[in-house]
Amino acid sequence: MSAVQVQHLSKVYNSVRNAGWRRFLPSRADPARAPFRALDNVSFTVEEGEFFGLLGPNGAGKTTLISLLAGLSHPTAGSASICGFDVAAQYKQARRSLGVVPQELVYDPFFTVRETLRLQSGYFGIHRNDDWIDEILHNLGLTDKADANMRALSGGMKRRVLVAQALVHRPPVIILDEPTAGVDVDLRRSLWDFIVRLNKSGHTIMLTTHYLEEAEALCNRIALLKRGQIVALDTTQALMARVGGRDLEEAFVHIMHNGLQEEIAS
Ligand SMILES: Nc1ncnc2c1ncn2[C@@H]1O[C@H](COP(=O)(O)OP(=O)(O)OP(=O)(O)O)[C@@H](O)[C@H]1O
Repeated sequence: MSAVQVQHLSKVYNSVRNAGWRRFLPSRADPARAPFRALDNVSFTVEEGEFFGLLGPNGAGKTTLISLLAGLSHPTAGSASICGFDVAAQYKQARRSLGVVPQELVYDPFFTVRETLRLQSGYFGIHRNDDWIDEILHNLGLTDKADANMRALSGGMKRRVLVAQALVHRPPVIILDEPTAGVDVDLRRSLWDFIVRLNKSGHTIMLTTHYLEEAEALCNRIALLKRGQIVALDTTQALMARVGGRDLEEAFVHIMHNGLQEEIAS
């Protein structure tokens, strides 16, 4: 069974800029009011145990896709499943199978790190989870922060807690939306060591990042998104070879500007 399956997924936003005084303008006078297609007929499959990269420039639709997979938003068309569970019709099972590390630093300032992780465990109906919480804290270098208040942590530390939160219910599939944005070299290394270990122990990982050297080192397969469409999907090595690039960054720039001549592999 596939870890993630996305079939003909589209998402059209009715522009948020419709709000306020703009709503009184006729739509032809204000192009910002036109509906916006953030994802356009996207299909792909991630197999169990893969380390899969979802890359693309700002605004390509990566976070939109992740929100749909996490059931935080609804598709305009198409469907998606996690470990065979439809993200809409079988939301609970799909959500239980998935851990998401969000891009934005969202946290409750009133709780300590341990309380935050206990609370998150409770959302999944898991009680007495402290052994696993301790293991996660240890692996993320957070043991000595367990009783610190969330608001007293640095940005990088808060990001570690977001990673810990995504793991409390031991999900088989983990999605990381730019997890290393704004974190120091030490955390990067320890975070990737931990994620690679999780992957080797059977977890499926889906990663978005703008650090292409990280994606090149970690991902076995990569999908490139541009303006809501998949413009390339292949193994990391094949993507680089197909454009004769020395590294993924060169391949990325080439594909984004010139496209691929051949058909997209699936
Ligand atoms: N709620 C919303 N309402 C209207 N438009 C939105 C909404 N959320 C995202 N968009 C638009 O959809 C497009 C895709 O956004 P998304 O956040 O998915 O991109 P991204 O690939 O994650 O970008 P980044 O790399 O900057 O995080 C952007 O043009 C964005 O402005």
